[in-house]
Amino acid sequence: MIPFGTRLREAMDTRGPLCVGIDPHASLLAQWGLGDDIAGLERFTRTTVEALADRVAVLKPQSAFFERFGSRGVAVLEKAVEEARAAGALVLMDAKRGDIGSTMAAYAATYLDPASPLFSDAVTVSPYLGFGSLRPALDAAAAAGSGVFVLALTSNPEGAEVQRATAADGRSLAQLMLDHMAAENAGAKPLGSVGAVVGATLGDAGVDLAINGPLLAPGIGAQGATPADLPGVFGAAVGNVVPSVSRGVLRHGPDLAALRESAERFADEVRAAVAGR
Ligand SMILES: O=c1ccn([C@@H]2O[C@H](COP(=O)(O)O)[C@@H](O)[C@H]2O)c(=O)[nH]1
Repeated sequence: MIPFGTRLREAMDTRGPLCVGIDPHASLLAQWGLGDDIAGLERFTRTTVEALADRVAVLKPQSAFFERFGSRGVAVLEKAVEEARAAGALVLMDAKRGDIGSTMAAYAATYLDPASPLFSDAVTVSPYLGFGSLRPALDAAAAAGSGVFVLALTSNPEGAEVQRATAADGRSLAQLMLDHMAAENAGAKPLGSVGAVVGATLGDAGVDLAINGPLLAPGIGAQGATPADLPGVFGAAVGNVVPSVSRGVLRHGPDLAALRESAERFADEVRAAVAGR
């Protein structure tokens, strides 16, 4: 089986690096003329997958917006994962799971076991119960050829009080986590399968981002960052960045062509920013 890092690099090279999030906010459902109900959720999700899964490298469903509808929402999510993957997009499940190792094993079984209905190409996890607590997910991902994206420096301003705090050896907690990721990815070519989440909103990230893995950069669009910010945040690592936009694209729906044009505009801006650095 081909490792996630290899599959992602190929997708970034052929489709461009953009990730579009599927975040069915109640306000977006209303803006699309849909009800804040299971039929609206289903229509919104199907439309987004139809518009984008055959062209963007990564689709990132935000699990919370599906879970809020209970089991029927999760069923919509399962179908979206299946259809997006069938159309050629890599699916990154944004679930941000984190727990003690024995419970982490159950999360790993949910998102990283090929037999699970929610099996995804990658999943987001939180390392702030200790990087070692992620071991079941890291091992399950490696076995399945999947990826894990670990929170390092999140795009929200509140994240800094935890992530910039100093660990016992003087490194920031974020740097400590990034160094663990680098160790997991050591020797992988062309790219490791353990990615970091680093917000595009941060200005200069101020950490060593040479983890030999992908760098998911949320915060573009509604949170105020733009593709032009990427070189300043990521410096020499910008070639490994997967810039992520949700509302910035989704607000153009439900028209398929408008969704596609918006994603294409962001992709063009990313290309220009990365080429011009
Ligand atoms: O640091 C992080 C980690 C994850 N996210 C998620 O990305 C999207 C952002 O949505 P926008 O509409 O583009 O603001 C959302 O699902 C977040 O939960 C993040 O924003 N920052």
